[in-house]
Amino acid sequence: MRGPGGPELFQLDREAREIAPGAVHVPDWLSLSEQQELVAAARLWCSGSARLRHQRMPGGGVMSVKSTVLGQSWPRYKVQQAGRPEALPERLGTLGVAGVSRAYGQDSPEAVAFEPTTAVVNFYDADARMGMHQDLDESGPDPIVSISLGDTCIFRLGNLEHRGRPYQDIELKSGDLLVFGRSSRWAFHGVPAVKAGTGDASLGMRNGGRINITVRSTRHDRR
Ligand SMILES: O=C(O)CCC(=O)C(=O)O
Ligand SMILES: [Fe+2]
Repeated sequence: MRGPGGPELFQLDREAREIAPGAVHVPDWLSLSEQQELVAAARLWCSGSARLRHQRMPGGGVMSVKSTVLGQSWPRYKVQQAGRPEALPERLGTLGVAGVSRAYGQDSPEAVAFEPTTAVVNFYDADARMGMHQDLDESGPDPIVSISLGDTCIFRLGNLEHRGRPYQDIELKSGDLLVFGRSSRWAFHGVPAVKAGTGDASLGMRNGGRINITVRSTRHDRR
């Protein structure tokens, strides 16, 4: 497809930019070796009682994405992951703070205040999708720090009101950072597609797929 909406639209600009107020996309934030380390570490973190599972949604459906939570959890996960270790891997805490600093500046109030407690790890095979939703598990105002590994996806960032338009689609590639906080903290968002086979073979994801890690703080409103 050529013209607006065609694949070339996504190739033009891989500069860091604020895609919406408070939503900052930093392409190629992690080096290939950092990505490789993170893929290997994620394999260990997501084992045993923290293994990736198709989670059941409140409405009773089952997600096509497999996911797990590391660190402090929420009630919906406690049921499904009894016995899971409570500690957030230190590396993810560090990356979370570094991500907020990269997005908003090291001296920004968000970076200074961010104390990550939790990471959600999602795994998408070629057919997995994530529907439009808001991240309401935390009361905020801390931002969500998202790291992508493996296959490229289309990430849809919508509006604050509902799942529909207006929204924009961006590509998230392996090593990309996306921080959404401030005025975009409660924006609807989702992943309508994964581009199978686009991940670098040296990442060690033999069967392909996409890993997304979001680093979060579950602390309640402090400000
Ligand atoms: O996979 C992504 O990029 C988004 C994941 C997400 O929205 C979530 O886990 O709440
Ligand atoms: Fe989300």
